[in-house]
Amino acid sequence: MALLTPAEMAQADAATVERGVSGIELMEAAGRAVAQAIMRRWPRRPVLVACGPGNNGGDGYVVARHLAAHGWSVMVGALSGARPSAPDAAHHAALWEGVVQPLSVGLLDDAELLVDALFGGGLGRPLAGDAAEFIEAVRHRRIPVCAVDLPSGLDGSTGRAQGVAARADLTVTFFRKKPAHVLFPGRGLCGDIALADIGIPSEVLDTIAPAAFENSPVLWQRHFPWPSLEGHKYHRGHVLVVGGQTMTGAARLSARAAARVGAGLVTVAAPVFAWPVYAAALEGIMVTPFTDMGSLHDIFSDSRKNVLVIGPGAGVGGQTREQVLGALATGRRLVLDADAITSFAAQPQSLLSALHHECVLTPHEGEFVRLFGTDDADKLTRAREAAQRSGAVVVLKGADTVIAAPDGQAVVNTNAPAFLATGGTGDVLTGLIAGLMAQGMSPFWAACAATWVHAEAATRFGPGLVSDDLPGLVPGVLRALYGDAGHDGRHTG
Ligand SMILES: NC(=O)C1=CN([C@@H]2O[C@H](COP(=O)(O)OP(=O)(O)OC[C@H]3O[C@@H](n4cnc5c(N)ncnc54)[C@H](OP(=O)(O)O)[C@@H]3O)[C@@H](O)[C@H]2O)[C@H](O)CC1
Ligand SMILES: [K+]
Repeated sequence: MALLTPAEMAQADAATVERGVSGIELMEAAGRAVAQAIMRRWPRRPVLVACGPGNNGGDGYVVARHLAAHGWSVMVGALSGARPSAPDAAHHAALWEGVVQPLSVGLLDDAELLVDALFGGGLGRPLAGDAAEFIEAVRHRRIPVCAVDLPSGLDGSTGRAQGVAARADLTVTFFRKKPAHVLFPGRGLCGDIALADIGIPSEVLDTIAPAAFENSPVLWQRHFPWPSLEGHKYHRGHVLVVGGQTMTGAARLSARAAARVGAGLVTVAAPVFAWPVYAAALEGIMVTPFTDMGSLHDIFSDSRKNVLVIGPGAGVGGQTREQVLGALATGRRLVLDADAITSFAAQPQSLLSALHHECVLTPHEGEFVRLFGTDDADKLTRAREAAQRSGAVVVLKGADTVIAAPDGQAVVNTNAPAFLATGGTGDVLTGLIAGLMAQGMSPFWAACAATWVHAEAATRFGPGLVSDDLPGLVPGVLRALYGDAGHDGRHTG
């Protein structure tokens, strides 16, 4: 599903109003959806609705009215005692027949649930004064919080808190999620996220043309390279993983992952004296020894090896740089990870100028900074800028991995479990990406699909996961995708 910035959300809102659905109706639908989500989650209890000066506050008055109509004991506290001035919010504030008190920390004493309707998409600066004091007080209490649209203090576009921000148990947002609902720390502050349809037609997206999406098989299922009966192994490509001299496990994990995700052939190019180690460990995966850059070039020169992988266990230094630049010179599809990225920390431009659009970089935060430097922009912006600057697909890994393409398209992955934070899982991801690219998937969609499959496999395993487990878990995930795509004759409706 698309991710909309607050500004794009306002466009969606305006486009809907143009189609004849009034802002007042949208606000009614939004507030009603929040009230319904609250009644589904919590038994009836005294609730305080904290209303801000704008339309977020307007939603709050609707929530208050619906909860009261269902017999809830509702208090409304208005920030600085101000009634909203915007027409839609003012309309709904007038429909609230109950008392409106000036918002104060003391009102929390009689509440067992807080509805945070202070600020949402219109947050323009860090919370200050009464608002900051109130949110600080809420954070120090154990009162459950339901946030309207966004926890107050959270910047909807970046997922970062401007100063203090509320922490919610449940956040109800409307029409489409915002980047703050999928990027940390915002995602962590939202608690559970409920997405409500408030009557905005999806056609409005045609004119907004969003460029950021939450990762899901829906995005790339149609591009997935399922094998065809008349095809044969050469149709499914050939991944070449350049092995390291000492850390031989990394390249083996990548190679196994590439094979498991369906690459027709996989070869590890092994430094000659480490060759026995690789050869002894790999059966279905070929191992070709090389003695120097010349003999590695010979291996690269076989164009049937349509995707090259450098980085896993490669070691940091001049030899890795030489291998990377040699691989780039072939113009072949390339996945660069870990040491292949770090090796260019002292001369990033020599890598950036050699990259092409058939390359994928898979840095974690540290490797990213070594190559692209650091700035205080949010993760989505940084990944996009890096992709644009390098001309390659950039997979900026983390619990909220961002996959960005040079043209600005970006996907945020949200199914990664905490179990993935263990050594070697990056090597597996590199192999999955290469394996899908070898079968013809574009670098961008291959990176999106691989990231999702990688996380789904880890989720299926759960606690105790080690990276060695991952390649063997891939077939189970593929089977489910295959079924969902209706390939196994099961009608998915
Ligand atoms: N767009 C939609 O489809 C819908 C949106 N809904 C709800 O509307 C809010 C967005 O409402 P908006 O009025 O744009 O903004 P907020 O209510 O979040 O903020 C209100 C005003 O507060 C001022 N402001 C901003 N930051 C601060 C701050 N740190 N301290 C004090 N005041 C602040 C700002 O005005 P200024 O002129 O002072 O800058 C804001 O305008 C959205 O989140 C939804 O909940 C609809 O109900 C549903 C459809
Ligand atoms: K809010």
